[in-house]
Amino acid sequence: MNLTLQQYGLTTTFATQMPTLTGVVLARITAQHRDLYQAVYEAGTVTAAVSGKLRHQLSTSVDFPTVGDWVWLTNVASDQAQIERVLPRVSVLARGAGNQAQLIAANLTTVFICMSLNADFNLRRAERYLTMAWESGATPVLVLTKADVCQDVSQKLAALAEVSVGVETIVCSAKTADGMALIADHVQPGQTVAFVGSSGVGKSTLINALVGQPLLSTREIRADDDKGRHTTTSRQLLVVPSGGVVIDTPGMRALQLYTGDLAKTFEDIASLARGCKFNDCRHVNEPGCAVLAAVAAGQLSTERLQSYQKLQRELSYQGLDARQREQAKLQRMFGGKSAMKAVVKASRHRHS
Ligand SMILES: Nc1nc2c(ncn2[C@@H]2O[C@H](COP(=O)(O)OP(=O)(O)OP(=O)(O)O)[C@@H](O)[C@H]2O)c(=O)[nH]1
Ligand SMILES: [Zn+2]
Repeated sequence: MNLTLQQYGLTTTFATQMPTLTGVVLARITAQHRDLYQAVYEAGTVTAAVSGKLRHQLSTSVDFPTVGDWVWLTNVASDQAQIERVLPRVSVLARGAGNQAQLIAANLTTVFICMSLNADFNLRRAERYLTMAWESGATPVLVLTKADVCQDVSQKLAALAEVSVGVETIVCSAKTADGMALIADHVQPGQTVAFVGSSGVGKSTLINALVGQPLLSTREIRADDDKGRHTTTSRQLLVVPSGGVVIDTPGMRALQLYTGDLAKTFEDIASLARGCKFNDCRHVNEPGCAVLAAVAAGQLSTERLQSYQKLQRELSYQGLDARQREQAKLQRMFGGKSAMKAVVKASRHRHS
């Protein structure tokens, strides 16, 4: 049975960019294995690779196709179709990988930030994922999984609410089916939802429940690898029978940010900072710092301020090129340019 492109989440934004040349078709990327992609078009599924011509035009890793992208394909009748164009994205989710961006998925309506209510629950992790998700252009939703094994749900919800103002939070359990209807509300025809979060929080289990069949193997039934367990290793776009599209992503160990919108995730700090005496206040030891005053008054937790400053350092570091990064590192180590110069000079003497 062939599914229509509508079932794969086609919206008018992309439907109006249907190619008119013969031999060129509109398709959506459903999976990626190194340089090879899997794509769906109106007549079926094909393996595809970026055409030589397109490769020359693409300058950075973020320009290359990723799961969820809408593309133009040629040669769909052959073993390997060619990706000739990647249509401009309405949203794109990316993480940092070394000093590069690694794309996770494109053209999402919603990002489900999955966090389990037991071992994985961590406010600092939530802030990190929220920062990545806000940056994508899609709407983040916090999905708290495994409610069946949590004794203090309301306590955790209250703590999370303080760091996620304006973000919808869903408490669910795949075991009891609690919250599944709220999840399904976000997976409607024309919508694309990516599931992100640490390994083992239950992303594949939720997706299987939505899709209505065990399309993705979850932990118990996966073949064992060396470490005695096996988890999702690649991203995959799947159609939900009742409408909508979901993208499963491999569990992330430590999420490194590439770019991010801290003002949104830390709106409380951003708004406090407007009351600081200095415009460029770092909220470290400056006089007249409204942020530090809020910490002292117990209105803002030290942990949250530290988390903000940590992410800020990480992001400003990512925005630099390799040479600048080296300099920034030295500057941090030696506390400023003059100190650094003295060190460099001293080391030159030593080597001469
Ligand atoms: N108690 C409980 N266990 C759950 C629930 N959902 C998932 N699990 C269990 O959690 C384990 C991991 O679930 P997965 O769905 O494979 O987790 P995942 O997030 O897809 O993991 P990766 O593929 O590694 O990213 C499995 O043993 C599931 O049975 C739940 O709601 N309650
Ligand atoms: Zn300040």
